[in-house]
Amino acid sequence: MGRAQAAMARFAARQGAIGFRRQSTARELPLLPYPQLCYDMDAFARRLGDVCRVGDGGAGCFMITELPKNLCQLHEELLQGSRQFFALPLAEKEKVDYHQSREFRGYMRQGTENTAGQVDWREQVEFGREEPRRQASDHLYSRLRGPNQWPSQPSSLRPLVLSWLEEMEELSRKLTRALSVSLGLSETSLDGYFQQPHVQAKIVHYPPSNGGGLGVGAHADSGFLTLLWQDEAGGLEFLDAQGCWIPALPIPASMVCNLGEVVQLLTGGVYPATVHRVLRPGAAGRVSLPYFWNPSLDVEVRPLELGALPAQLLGRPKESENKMLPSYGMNAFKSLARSHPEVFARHHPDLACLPDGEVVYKSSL
Ligand SMILES: O=C(O)CCC(=O)C(=O)O
Ligand SMILES: [Fe+2]
Repeated sequence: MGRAQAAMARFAARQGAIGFRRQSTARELPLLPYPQLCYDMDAFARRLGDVCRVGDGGAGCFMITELPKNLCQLHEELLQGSRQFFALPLAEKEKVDYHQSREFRGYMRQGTENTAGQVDWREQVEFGREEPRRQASDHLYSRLRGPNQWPSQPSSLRPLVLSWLEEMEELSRKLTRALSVSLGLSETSLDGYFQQPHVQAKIVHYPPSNGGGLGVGAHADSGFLTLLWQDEAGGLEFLDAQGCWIPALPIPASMVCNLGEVVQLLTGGVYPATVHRVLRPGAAGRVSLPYFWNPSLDVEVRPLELGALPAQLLGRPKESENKMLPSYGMNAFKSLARSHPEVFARHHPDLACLPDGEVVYKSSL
């Protein structure tokens, strides 16, 4: 039994009845301790580099373990608040329906979101940085900046989400510095990408099912890093360089971290965006809290000269199906327009989404 499985078995034994739907013989995710990130950045960065170089034995994703108590507590309270929200009647949840939001924020009921052309088995609320709405004359991607829709029940949700956004920003800035060091750059080399980070954060509920099928289909995230706290249900899996799915088994005081398309572009594919998917949960359902750490919308990603060979990757869409755009803002718009075609059509009728995902003015076609 590997470390992750052993930790999970201990956790399950402590919790009583929690069992695993599927025992997997696949590899486990690498474990990187948070205290090392704080107190020995160089050692953490060396390990991070090994983990991110997919194809050289790296998985492109990892668990940050031994997180501080206050952060674990905050996440557990947020899981609890999220469960309370998702248990409300649909009409209550739809008071913050995302169809009302030009910025693609708010509650998305089950059946409204697509990944790789398939409808996802989940409901969620999407949040971002709280900002005033921008003038129409600003750059196209500025349309993604604006206010959140805050659920009024439970009343704890708003302050919890705001604290979560703050804590995750601090952790993400530390991880960005470690990633920079792991690439042979100075610690602060990438700080300039994150002057006004375009964060996206979601509370997600995968309703109970009788198993089989996907909760969310295989995809890579469009941003820089994703940090995810999950409950005990499991089901999140990552694709390794051999085309095998590695389960991200839940481990106490730990969160999952994976790289997005911005890092892939920046490193010329040496650190690829990690493809992942979620299996439908069993009878207990699943709640997860993904936090997407993304650059400022106006960042143009300039690939670094690393002199290393990119990994040979399986299971990725062709460039003609998913163009990676150097403008982070346009890459973010691509991803939202594809996942939420109804909001795109309703609030952005002057725009079109091309087959490779690029968003353009209809008048330019
Ligand atoms: O809920 C999860 O475990 C994964 C969610 C995810 O991959 C996403 O929303 O991009
Ligand atoms: Fe994802």
